[in-house]
This record gives sequence, structure tokens and C-alpha cells, in this order.
Amino acid sequence: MSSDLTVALVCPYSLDTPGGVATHVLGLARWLLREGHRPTVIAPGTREVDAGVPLTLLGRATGFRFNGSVAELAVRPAQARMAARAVRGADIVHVHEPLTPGIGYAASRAAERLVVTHHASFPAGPLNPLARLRSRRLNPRVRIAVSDAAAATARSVTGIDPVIIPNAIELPGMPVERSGRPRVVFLGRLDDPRKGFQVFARVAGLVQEAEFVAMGPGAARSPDVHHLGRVSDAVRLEVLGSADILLAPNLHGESFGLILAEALGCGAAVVASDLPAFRAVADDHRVASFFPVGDARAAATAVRRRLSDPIDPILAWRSAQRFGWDQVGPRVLSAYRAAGVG
Ligand SMILES: Nc1nc2c(ncn2[C@@H]2O[C@H](COP(=O)(O)OP(=O)(O)O[C@H]3O[C@H](CO)[C@@H](O)[C@H](O)[C@@H]3O)[C@@H](O)[C@H]2O)c(=O)[nH]1
Repeated sequence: MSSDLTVALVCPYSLDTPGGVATHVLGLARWLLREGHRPTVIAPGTREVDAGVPLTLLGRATGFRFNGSVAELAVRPAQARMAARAVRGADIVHVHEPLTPGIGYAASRAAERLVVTHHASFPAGPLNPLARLRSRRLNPRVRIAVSDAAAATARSVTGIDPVIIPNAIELPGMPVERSGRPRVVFLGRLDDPRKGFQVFARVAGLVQEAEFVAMGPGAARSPDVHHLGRVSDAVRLEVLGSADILLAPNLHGESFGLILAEALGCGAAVVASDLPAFRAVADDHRVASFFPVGDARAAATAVRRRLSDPIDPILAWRSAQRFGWDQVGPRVLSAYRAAGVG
């Protein structure tokens, strides 16, 4: 493989709001940089942040309701033109969610050597024909999906089987034993109904024997929860590193469960909604348990059971190693090689 590839990584969702695709794309860019390549991340966003990699920010995004969530996309024609210009000349243009309106699709159309990654999982709906039309106009050399769930959606829209390469996380070192009052954590956008914060709040009202802590942007509040709001990546790691349990009460539409991998990587146990994508990530029953989607009483029972039978944090950490960039990054580079560089 030739070293020193120029890679344009396009994230269609705004970097102003934390999200799974942005986490993955920034982590991939940092890993590529460490490996001696030259990545740039192109994305909507208005805040200059030190992401540790070159960023091309394309300005303010507009919120679109989709799949039970809000997608913050850059759809102005000027932004699409900027994205198309920004990817010109790159050895590889790697677009995440290439069928989203705005910069994702514009960058895909402009790319010479295109690799795409599909993240979303959603049932067939009124937007599928439009996405199908868009897909016919693109000719990626490699098509990736982050999970079986994302692959099924990509296949139903494009008619093509993608190769599965999971999302990856930046793994911290070995975790330490927990001490002090037990801690149950929520991580995600609080106002995004799909993330299930309301279920978390109900569980917090039912379980007295632990402190319930929420991290993530949004205005939702509960008197039974200690709210940290949006936190830095360093604080996110610190809080997960002190948590006994990540409670993930998400309701639907999850394609992967990055937050589960992140929590396990920090040594926390997972108690999560019974979603196929979550089971695929947290597949070690010694550190993960599941409850029926939306059932706060069952979640409370699962949390109490775990609090009375704590896990060995090292087991959780080990189960997340397969999602580390040292494991996943080389597979992405192989996809670039299959796309014809090196
Ligand atoms: N630093 C920081 N990070 C946060 C905060 N709140 C959320 N995050 C990060 O934002 C990301 C949220 O990811 P998901 O919960 O997985 O949400 P998503 O944006 O809906 O992601 C979609 O794509 C993911 C990647 O393919 C999928 O994992 C997910 O299921 C979904 O389809 C995670 O990396 C989480 O740590 C915060 O306050 N601070």
C-alpha cells in the first residue's frame, strides 16, 4: 500500500452536534493521520474546534426530521459546491451516507475515486425511490456498511451488497475497579426521541440505590437525574470510566450502537434495549443484558440485578477491543486499496 494517501472524508451531519457518524469519521481521520496519511474532514459546522485533524467546515446545517431523529444536513447549493470543490484531487473520497441530500451526495458526484459508507438503518419509506434514483447516479468503487442492519437498508435502496466494516472507537487503557456510589449513565442527544431519555428518567425514578447521570446535548431534564449537559470527549471518557452501567434505552432505528462499544471500552456494563444492532455490539452476556424496548420496569429490574452482581471491568474492555481503530482501520485501508490506490 502506498503511504501518504490524500483522503477526503465527508461527514454529512453537522459537527456542531455530537453524533455517531461524526465520532466515527473524526476517529478514522485521526487514525489515518497517525498512519502517515493526509486526511481532511469535510462537514457542516460553525464551531472551530481542535479535532486533531484538518477540518473544512461548511457552515450552518438545517435540521430534517428523519427516522425518528433529526438529521443536521448542509443543503444550500453553495455548500454543495464547496463540498464538491473540497474533494477534488484527493486520492480517495470517502463519503459517509452518500445518499443524504446536500453535501454527501454532491461530494459523491464530484469524486474521482469514491468509497462510501452506509450507517443508517430504516424501514422502506416514501424517500426510498429518491434515494434509489440518487444511488443509480453514483459509482462507488467500494461500498461499506457498518453492520448487518445498515447493510440491509443499503441493499434495499441500492440493490447492491455492501462489505461490512464496523464503526470503530478510540479505546482508552485498561479500566479500573469501580468505587463509591454506583453510577448509571445515559449518553446521547436528550431531545432526540429515538434515544429514549424519557425511559432513562423513569428508571431513575424507580431505582434508588444508584446515581443516574446524563451526558449529551438537549434541554430535557429530570429531577431524578444529575445532568452534565454536553461534555468534552475527555469528560465523556472519564464519566464512562467511572460508570457501573451504561443504560441505553433507545427505541428504534439504531444501526450499530456506538455508545455501547464506547461504554464497554471504558469498562462499564451495558443494560440496553433489545435491538438487534445493540446485541451485535454487546455480545458478551457476562457484561451486557437487555430488556424489552420501552419497558422502564424491566429496565429497572435489569439495572438492579446488575448492581447486585457487578461485572469485571476488564471483561467489558476486552469485549470492545475488536472495535478499536488498530483492528478496524486496516480494514478501511484495504477498502481503499480495493478502490484502486496503492
Ligand atoms: N463528547 C461528547 N460526545 C457525545 C455527547 N453526546 C453524545 N456523544 C457521542 O455522540 C455519538 C452518538 O452516537 P449514537 O448514539 O450512536 O447516535 P447517532 O448519531 O444516532 O448515530 C447513528 O450512527 C451511528 C454510527 O453508525 C450508529 O451507531 C447509531 O446506531 C446511529 O445509527 C457517540 O459517539 C457519543 O459518544 C456529548 O455530550 N459529548
